[in-house]
Amino acid sequence: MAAPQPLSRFWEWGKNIVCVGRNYADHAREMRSALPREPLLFLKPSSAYAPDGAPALLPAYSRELHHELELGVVLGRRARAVPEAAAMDCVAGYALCLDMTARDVQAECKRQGLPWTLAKAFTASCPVSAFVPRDRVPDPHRLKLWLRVNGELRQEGDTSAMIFSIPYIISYISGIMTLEEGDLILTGTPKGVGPVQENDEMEAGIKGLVSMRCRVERARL
Ligand SMILES: CC(=O)CC(=O)C(=O)O
Ligand SMILES: [Mg+2]
Repeated sequence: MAAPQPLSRFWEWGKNIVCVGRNYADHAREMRSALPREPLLFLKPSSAYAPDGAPALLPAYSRELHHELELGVVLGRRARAVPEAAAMDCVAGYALCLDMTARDVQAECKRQGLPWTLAKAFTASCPVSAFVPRDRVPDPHRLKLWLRVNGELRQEGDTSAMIFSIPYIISYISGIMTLEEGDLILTGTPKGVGPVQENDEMEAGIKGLVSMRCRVERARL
């Protein structure tokens, strides 16, 4: 029997990736979207993971791949209908994540009232940093996120600006679907999303905690 992977390599567990959209008012404004009354949720498959150093893949059917810089929350235990007050007990740690988005495809999905699967859930659409254990993060709502593309600062955000807090998000999601140890929640992007091209080098991090690198490559079928 294979030895279990440590949680610090959560991307090898092959678990759920649950994403929250429109969780920052400045990003909702730049997308001309209404503010959500409850977290907007979508999913990525485990094949979306691209650990630090692995490429992000530009899908063949898109001409406009965007970066979205996000804080990821890694679950350390099963969470089912967890009250908000107990939600942080379920957190094992954090990671810097990119919710890579085929923006042209997403726009078409929105126009047709279709789910965002093609725009969000393609292979290598979720680059992730190394795991940051929760004891290194006194307050996850006071983190500064940054992203550079080819050395140029492209996106910055402060997790204090989230509309829905991390305990609220965990409680909300766990009332809909059971979350498992090793699952990852992407908590939404602040403003500043934008396009990347084949061969661009992205570097992103959580100030003072972790950084990661990722090159954009075209997916080969
Ligand atoms: C408009 C979006 O793509 C929503 C999203 O993913 C976000 O982070 O906000
Ligand atoms: Mg996003």
